Amino acid sequence: MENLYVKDVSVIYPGKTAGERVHALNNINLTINSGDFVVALGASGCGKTTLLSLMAGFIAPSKGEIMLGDNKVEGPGADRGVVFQKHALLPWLNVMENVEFGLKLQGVPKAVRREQAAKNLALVGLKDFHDNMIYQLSGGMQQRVGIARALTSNPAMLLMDEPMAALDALTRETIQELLLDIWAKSSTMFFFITHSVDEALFLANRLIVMSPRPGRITHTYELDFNKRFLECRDARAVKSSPDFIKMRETVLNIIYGDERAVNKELEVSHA
Ligand SMILES: Nc1ncnc2c1ncn2[C@@H]1O[C@H](COP(=O)(O)OP(=O)(O)OP(=O)(O)O)[C@@H](O)[C@H]1O
Repeated sequence: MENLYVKDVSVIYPGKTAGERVHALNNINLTINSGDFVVALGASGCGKTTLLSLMAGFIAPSKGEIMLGDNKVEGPGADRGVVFQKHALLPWLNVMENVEFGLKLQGVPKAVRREQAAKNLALVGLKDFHDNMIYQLSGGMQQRVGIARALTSNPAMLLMDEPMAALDALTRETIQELLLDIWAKSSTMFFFITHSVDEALFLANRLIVMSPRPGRITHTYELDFNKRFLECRDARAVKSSPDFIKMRETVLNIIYGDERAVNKELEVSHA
């Protein structure tokens, strides 16, 4: 399996006024190894979505490069599956048709793509829902379809931008556990964005904390709460352990500090 390398990457967007430039990312270096579950956290505007969009190939860096193994990322590809907050499912297709859609576009024969899609629908707990239309499913089930669809082209990497933000707390926890089960069974690289510190600590084996203006990685933590959950299957126990709570305080202090700094800057610029 290949690693993903973000090498000296900067992204500069044009600002709102002529000549203004937004340094969304500044000199980012990050290696994601096969089997990593990397989670990005950080105050609003620190460049998380920009970083994911680069890996997905939706945008190009202003400087630096992204490599997947020996290949430069120059656009979207089936080797990177993306799951969005709004799952972007196709409402006129049923569950099976949504999940096999990417393989169909690649010209994969029907029997092969159906088998692959059915395997992933079983993995996300939807083996009895192949024929349902999307509107017949709850939000959590729709997000499971989104995950099955992203997995179906057997990507080297799964990119997720706040995939649980619209879900209720209980569904969110169930899908967190599902993602760890999928992660444990595969060597797929995960890159996951969230605003929830608890979710980040629970899922990541590597947590990157980013700061805005310019967007950069300021802290990296190696964590094992996800492995602890996979061993004991008791998420509550993991999330209430003293070192989880201590880590949450550490990370919250960093993010709140950044948010206060940004708000202060905004107050000054509007004064
Ligand atoms: N297409 C664009 N054009 C101009 N500026 C942009 C564009 N996309 C993002 N930005 C700016 O770049 C910076 C980083 O944005 P980005 O969406 O990557 O941050 P984020 O950490 O994902 O934010 P959030 O947590 O609020 O989703 C922000 O200042 C944002 O306003």
